[in-house]
Amino acid sequence: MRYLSDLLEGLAFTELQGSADVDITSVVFDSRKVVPGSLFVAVRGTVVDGHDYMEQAAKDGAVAVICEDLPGHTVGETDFIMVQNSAAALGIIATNFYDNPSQKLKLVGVTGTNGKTTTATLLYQLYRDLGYKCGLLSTVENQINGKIVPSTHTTPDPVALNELLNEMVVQGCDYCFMEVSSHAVSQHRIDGLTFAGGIFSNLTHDHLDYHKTFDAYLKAKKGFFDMLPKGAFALTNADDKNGNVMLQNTKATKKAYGLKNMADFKVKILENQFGGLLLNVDGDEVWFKMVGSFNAYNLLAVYAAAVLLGQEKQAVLTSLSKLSGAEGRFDYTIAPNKVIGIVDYAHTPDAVQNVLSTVKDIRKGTEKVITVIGCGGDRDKTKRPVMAKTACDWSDKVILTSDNPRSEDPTQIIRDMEAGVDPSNQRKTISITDRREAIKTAVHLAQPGDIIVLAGKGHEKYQDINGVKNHFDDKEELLNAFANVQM
Ligand SMILES: CC(=O)N[C@H]1[C@@H](OP(=O)(O)OP(=O)(O)OC[C@H]2O[C@@H](n3ccc(=O)[nH]c3=O)[C@H](O)[C@@H]2O)O[C@H](CO)[C@@H](O)[C@@H]1O[C@H](C)C(=O)N[C@@H](C)C(=O)N[C@H](CCC(=O)O)C(=O)O
Ligand SMILES: Nc1ncnc2c1ncn2[C@@H]1O[C@H](COP(=O)(O)OP(=O)(O)OP(=O)(O)O)[C@@H](O)[C@H]1O
Ligand SMILES: N[C@H](CCC[C@H](N)C(=O)O)C(=O)O
Ligand SMILES: [Mg+2]
Repeated sequence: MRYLSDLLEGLAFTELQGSADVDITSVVFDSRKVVPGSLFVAVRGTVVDGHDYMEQAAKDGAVAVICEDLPGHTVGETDFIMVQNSAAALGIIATNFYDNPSQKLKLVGVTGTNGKTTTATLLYQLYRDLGYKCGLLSTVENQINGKIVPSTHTTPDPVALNELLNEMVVQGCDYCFMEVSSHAVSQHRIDGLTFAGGIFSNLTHDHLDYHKTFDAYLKAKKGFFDMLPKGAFALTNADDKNGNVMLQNTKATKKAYGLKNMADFKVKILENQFGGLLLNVDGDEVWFKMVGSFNAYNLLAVYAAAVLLGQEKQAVLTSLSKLSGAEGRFDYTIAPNKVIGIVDYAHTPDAVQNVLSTVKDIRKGTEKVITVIGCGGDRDKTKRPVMAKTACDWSDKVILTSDNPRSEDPTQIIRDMEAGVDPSNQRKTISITDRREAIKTAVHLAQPGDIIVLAGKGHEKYQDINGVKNHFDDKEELLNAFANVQM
């Protein structure tokens, strides 16, 4: 229970209709979750406007409502507080409700198109290995010092986020490593949080359905660095075209990592094999279990962040060398007939190119690369033809299939992908809507030594069709298909 006027601390409001002299039992932004004593925050969404539910919320027992437009008349005893931006207000109120948990531990955020989960998970695993209690907020799962809390978003909503951070504080965590998605920045999910550091991985094509232009997508990511406080670190990728822009207006201490350009933290790739990476990190040669040059960036970002947080270099490298990162990222299996299967979460054109170019770089001879790939429904349509083209350019055979069609017709999504396949590549593609059949076909076509890449679903355990999440696991399907291969 919290006092309303305490929850309004730090919040600039333009008008108060009521006394703010009331106890609040919960903060909600969905009228359907209002219970007597709730504070309801009316947020304008992409589908509906939360303001349409203010009166219903008041009738259901909300004792106060935060809104951008007052209802114009009183509704029972309910207080109404007018703010400029209720999504931003929700962030601040949620941090106040949980007594500012982000100030009681060191919170580090990772943003960028690809590599957030990998980097945040490696940091979490590293700090646990170094003996710290810590938390993780990620696409795959949230963790409170080893206790798994299922995740619904890459970055949770402000109430869930602060509740999780508070639980981490209660459990004695010293650190929390979290992913910061562009949706989260633009929807103000992270407003009110105090970060000890921010990491930028890269910026490539994704989410243009939501942000509309690449520039707006860039500005959303940059918004995270703009809000970092003085005293925090802002660590950027010196090799990314937009690496410097990200830090342009930050108050935090600017640092950079990279393989090619001038940077504070440098890495050189000495070996890149299916077994792992041999890297020269700031002068030290170390083997890592992670595969692919893109993981050299992730490992370097993790190393740099740990050093900036005050860890000793050798201890960090020793511990990092043992870690294998997040589930479903370049997950490698060999079948009894020596076909290689890789499950990976590549769901952007850049990630597809990275994973497939890595496979091409490290295969031994002329083994064929067979890629099974789909594109998500209700997501950026413009990436569909590009992902299909990239898959064709880097594979010997491509099976176009489904990946969470959501509310869309899966055959239409595949048609959108087919539009990107050059005439010269058409003979190497097949379209099979059913992902299970697509995986079986890939295994059937593969000869010993060939490499099958299942792209896009990684750790996911479902296929979302019309809002129903049917159980589906690429790794499980791959192992089943491998087990049925006739020797
Ligand atoms: C496009 C998007 O990001 N949508 C998020 C957004 O929903 P929305 O804007 O559509 O909400 P809405 O349905 O229009 O409703 C507006 C408001 O009215 C309220 N409402 C609605 C109905 C009602 O009866 N009463 C009521 O009060 C809603 O609770 C809401 O506050 O706000 C919701 C509450 O926080 C989120 O759950 C929802 O995430 C949806 C499920 C989603 O799929 N989001 C994805 C795209 C996403 O956020 N992904 C990123 C990762 C992307 C990446 O980098 O890979 C993530 O961080 O997970
Ligand atoms: N640093 C990187 N640069 C480019 N591609 C990467 C990088 N790290 C990982 N990838 C590729 O992107 C895929 C997704 O990686 P990861 O899950 O770490 O990214 P993410 O940013 O968390 O994605 P999401 O936006 O869905 O949360 C990986 O499976 C791999 O194919
Ligand atoms: N965070 C990403 C995940 C995409 C994963 C892919 N399997 C898909 O469903 O498109 C998104 O929500 O766009
Ligand atoms: Mg992620």
